[in-house]
Amino acid sequence: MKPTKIADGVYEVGVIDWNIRDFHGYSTDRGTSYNAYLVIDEQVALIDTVKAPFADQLIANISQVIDPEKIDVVVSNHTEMDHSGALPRIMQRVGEDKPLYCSKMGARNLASHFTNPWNYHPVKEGETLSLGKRSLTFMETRMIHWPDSMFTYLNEDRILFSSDGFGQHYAGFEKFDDQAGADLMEQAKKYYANILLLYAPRILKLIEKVAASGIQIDMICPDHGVIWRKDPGSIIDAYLKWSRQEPEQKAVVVYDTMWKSTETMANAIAEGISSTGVMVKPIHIRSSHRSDIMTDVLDAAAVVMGSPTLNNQMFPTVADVLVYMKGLKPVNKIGGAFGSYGWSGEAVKLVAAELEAMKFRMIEAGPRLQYVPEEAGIAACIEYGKMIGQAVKAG
Ligand SMILES: Cc1cc2nc3c(=O)[nH]c(=O)nc-3n(C[C@H](O)[C@H](O)[C@H](O)COP(=O)(O)O)c2cc1C
Repeated sequence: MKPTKIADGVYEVGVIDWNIRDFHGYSTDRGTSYNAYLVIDEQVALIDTVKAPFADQLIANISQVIDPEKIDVVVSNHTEMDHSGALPRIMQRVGEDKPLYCSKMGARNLASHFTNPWNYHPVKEGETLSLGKRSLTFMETRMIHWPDSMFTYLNEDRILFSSDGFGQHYAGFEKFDDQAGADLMEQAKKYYANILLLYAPRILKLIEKVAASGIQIDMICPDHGVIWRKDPGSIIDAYLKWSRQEPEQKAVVVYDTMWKSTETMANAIAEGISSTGVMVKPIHIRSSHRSDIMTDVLDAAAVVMGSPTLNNQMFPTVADVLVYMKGLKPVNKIGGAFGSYGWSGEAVKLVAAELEAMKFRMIEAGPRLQYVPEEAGIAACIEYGKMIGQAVKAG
């Protein structure tokens, strides 16, 4: 693919992975890209690489701009293999003795992934590397989202190479925010909800720290998806909003069902919520991917989970969503649980206990109906929905 010039002497040379649909369990319905950046000055720097199978494509892209052997410095902002997998091939081409800049944890983690004796140059927070007329400054961003994560800032051009921060799984020839389709922000939100939400407090601190430092950011270049050049402030503002976990007037009713009784209940609860004027989305777990469910959970004020009882347990797919959600640490949520059962009916209590463990504010004991819901049961579900809707409105 033709490299994209993003500023004088600065190129995006990464690759597009059009066909990936499962990215370590995240559903990448729009594919993704692995971005890598070339900064050409008296010294030439390559910032990040790509997933191993795309190494040859990366080398071919770099070669359209400069002979890879002319690269003086390689920077690894993040060890995860979608950005480091091509390092062995790259270092072979660039020269195994060339300095490999990374965080302290990066040097450790890269050594746990690759046995090559590379010339690691672990950087200190704020360390600057002169390339000639321009310079790179390294910012530690530990646990956003791995221990090794860092950002690299090109001072003179005010460009932030933000690794996985501000990224989106978005494949396209459109390389910039002003060229991308209408779903760009939704993809950025999905990325945040599934990869970064659990680090929300750190992200808030980082944004505050960068704002306080007075650093100006004209462009944000993440390692996935499009570059924010027109309005980098829009994605920073979105990160602030998502990190504060300010809920919208919105509820999700997430459920699974074997014979549709729990589904009938879910729809009645959703009807009750909707009647209060709160936006609501019933989500059948096996018709949605957990990463899409999490995207809806991110800004929902209420999460109501429904499960039938199966062999004295909650339904396994409900457990899957609960475990996934718990790991991502959503906060400021109202919780609810409901479900149909046959004889012992443990599921609702088990689901409620999981939501309580996540510190969701639970709204009374949710409806638990035996077998197929009758009129009175459906009415109880509508009432329960109204209670949830009112709680959402009350904040
Ligand atoms: C394989 C199987 C195992 C079940 N195990 C239990 C159980 O242990 N306890 C219980 O109360 N109900 C059990 N049930 C009954 C269901 O919970 C009941 O049929 C319920 O109405 C199903 O709700 P649904 O239509 O939303 O799937 C079981 C049903 C099936 C099919």
